[in-house]
Amino acid sequence: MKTSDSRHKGIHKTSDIGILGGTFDPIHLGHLNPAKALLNWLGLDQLVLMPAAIPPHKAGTSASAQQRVQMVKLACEQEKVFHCDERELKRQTTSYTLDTLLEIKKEHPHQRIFFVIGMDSLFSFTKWHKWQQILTLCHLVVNSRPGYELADMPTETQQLLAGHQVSDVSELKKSLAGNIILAPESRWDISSSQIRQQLQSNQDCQHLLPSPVLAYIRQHNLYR
Ligand SMILES: Nc1ncnc2c1ncn2[C@@H]1O[C@H](COP(=O)(O)OP(=O)(O)OP(=O)(O)O)[C@@H](O)[C@H]1O
Ligand SMILES: O=C(O)c1ccc[n+]([C@@H]2O[C@H](COP(=O)([O-])O)[C@@H](O)[C@H]2O)c1
Repeated sequence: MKTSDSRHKGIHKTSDIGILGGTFDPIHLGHLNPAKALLNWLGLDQLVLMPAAIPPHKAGTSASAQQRVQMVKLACEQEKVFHCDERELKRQTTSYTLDTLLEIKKEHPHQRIFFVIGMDSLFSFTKWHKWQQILTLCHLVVNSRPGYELADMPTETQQLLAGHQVSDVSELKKSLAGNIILAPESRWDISSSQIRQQLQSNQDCQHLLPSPVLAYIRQHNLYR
């Protein structure tokens, strides 16, 4: 049995593993709320937040990797079901998801991995580094996202879903990897870029991110 102390010190050794990777520049409620809603649905007792040190598909970041990690940690303090994993900061190379999953699989060979992404990420998934190999290591769980509708899905993504989509969580649990599931609608029209813009023009963002994260942003004069 896990004690309350041991629960949050790393990835649990027995249950399925849920991971939400992101640039988190900054982390916001559009990350946290849909991710939290997945826990029950997937039968997870923890969700790992994995900040990308060098995000593969972004030109750069505004806050440093350390600052983004600090904000993720503040969000985790508020919600004990979230755990921040800093492993991508320990690598000097681009934060490819494949490399991260290979590391985790080595540590937890028998555990199922759910890699959580938003619909925008699904639309570009076939451009990810060795995406076919990623699907040998995890299932993808896709959160809906305003602005990225199923009707607008690129042809390559349609083909990807045709080969990998399942409609029921029980189907995911039949294998360790290789499937894609669309999570129940949980629409949060929030993005980090919108928050950065609003902060730059001195607009109120309180309703978009956890208050300790906003306090950190103000204290460190970020996004001005
Ligand atoms: N509002 C949202 N609803 C659902 N998924 C989201 C939402 N915001 C981000 N995500 C997902 O979370 C992951 C990390 O996103 P990221 O940290 O790049 O945030 P972002 O808001 O998309 O950032 P930016 O606006 O700077 O591009 C991605 O898979 C993304 O699809
Ligand atoms: O591995 C890749 O090629 C790859 C390409 C784009 C995004 N990702 C991962 O997807 C997650 C969300 O990325 P982003 O850029 O939307 O913050 C994050 O964990 C990234 O490392 C990974």
